[in-house]
Amino acid sequence: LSTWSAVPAGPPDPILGVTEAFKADKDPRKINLGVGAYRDDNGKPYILGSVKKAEEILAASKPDKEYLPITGLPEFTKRAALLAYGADSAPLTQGAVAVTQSISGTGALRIGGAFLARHYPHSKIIYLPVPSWGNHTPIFRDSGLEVRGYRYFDKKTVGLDFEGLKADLQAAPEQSIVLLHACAHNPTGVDPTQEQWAQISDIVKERKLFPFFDMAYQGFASGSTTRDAFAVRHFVTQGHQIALAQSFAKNMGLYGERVGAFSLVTADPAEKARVDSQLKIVIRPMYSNPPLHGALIANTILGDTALYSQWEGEVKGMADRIISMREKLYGLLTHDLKTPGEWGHIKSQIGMFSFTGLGPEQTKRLAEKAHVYMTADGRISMAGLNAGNIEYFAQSVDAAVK
Ligand SMILES: Cc1[nH+]cc(COP(=O)(O)O)c(/C=N/[C@@H](CC(=O)O)C(=O)O)c1O
Repeated sequence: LSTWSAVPAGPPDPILGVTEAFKADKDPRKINLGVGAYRDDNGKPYILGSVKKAEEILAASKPDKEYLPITGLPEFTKRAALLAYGADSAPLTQGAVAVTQSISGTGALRIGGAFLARHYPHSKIIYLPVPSWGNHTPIFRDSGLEVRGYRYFDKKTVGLDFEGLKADLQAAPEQSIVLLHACAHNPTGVDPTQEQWAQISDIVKERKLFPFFDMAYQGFASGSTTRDAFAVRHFVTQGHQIALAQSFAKNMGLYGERVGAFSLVTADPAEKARVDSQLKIVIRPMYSNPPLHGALIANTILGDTALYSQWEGEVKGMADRIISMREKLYGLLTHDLKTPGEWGHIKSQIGMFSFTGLGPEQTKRLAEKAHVYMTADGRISMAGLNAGNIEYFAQSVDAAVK
């Protein structure tokens, strides 16, 4: 009997499995709107000019291939924290923010889950928005936390269920952990307004909840890295000791380089030092130390004013192209095709994704009949649309809902 005879076949990943199905499809009209990865107007992956420039500068400096420290490239983690918290952040200027490099956003979330499971003394419960990024549940469950949900999306309005959100956070046991998408909520594309964020901050304070921000799209949502960091910075200004997971996969296009950071706001430099030492103890047996090249690229961009502003322009360019696809798709569905249903959410939603409202039956039919691939929950990556395929996509949706 083989050692592995009891191993069952597991289901394909709800997001990455879509790309596998797309790749297997030979129809030339096929469109992949599954994975949240930016594509330019020719449907091609996009390496930012600032990234290419940074790599040239790096190559010229002939860097070695030595191990990074357990918590990664120190200049990079300092600059990543500055990007998120801002230059006038009190804990940052006081040297009280513990930061470690991570294996992109997923790695940051996993370090956070593991650290909280081991050191957060008040609860082992984490509340995720319903729905949330598919990988959040396995990450935190495998970290040893109990995963619960708070209402977030209102199917009727295809918008935020703010009353449900407030009620669920108010009903959560005190000091529970609550995961918050800082901007560009995945999969819904629905974000709280700044006023709503202020109310959420008050409830989190009232219930002594622990806010864990996932900021995987800073700059990519509105085109402004400052605007997209509003919730994170507001919470810190309000005195919350947040945890923060950052990803540079989307906003720097460093997907496969796996560049991210995890940070915790502590009370003071001495406490930060103790937290740093425990972060190292969590990370060392996990993967010892992080990949070098991507962090060097990100650090070069964040550390050079000219490259930094070139990068900000490029992030805005990606955000703007997605917004133009939203407007174009809305126009096709409502004016050209007069597709039945309400489509305003295609425009009002923000970031990489649009939660179309299409059901599993319709998404299945779109894949089989129209060779249009999206996740079963009807989420589409707007970045997968371009001038060459958006009309075909709109016609396919029109056929699927009629
Ligand atoms: C909210 C959120 N947080 C973290 C991540 C992790 O990204 P990383 O590449 O580890 O930095 C992703 C990736 N989301 C897209 C890709 C994926 O599922 O891995 C997606 O939703 O398609 C998120 O959408």
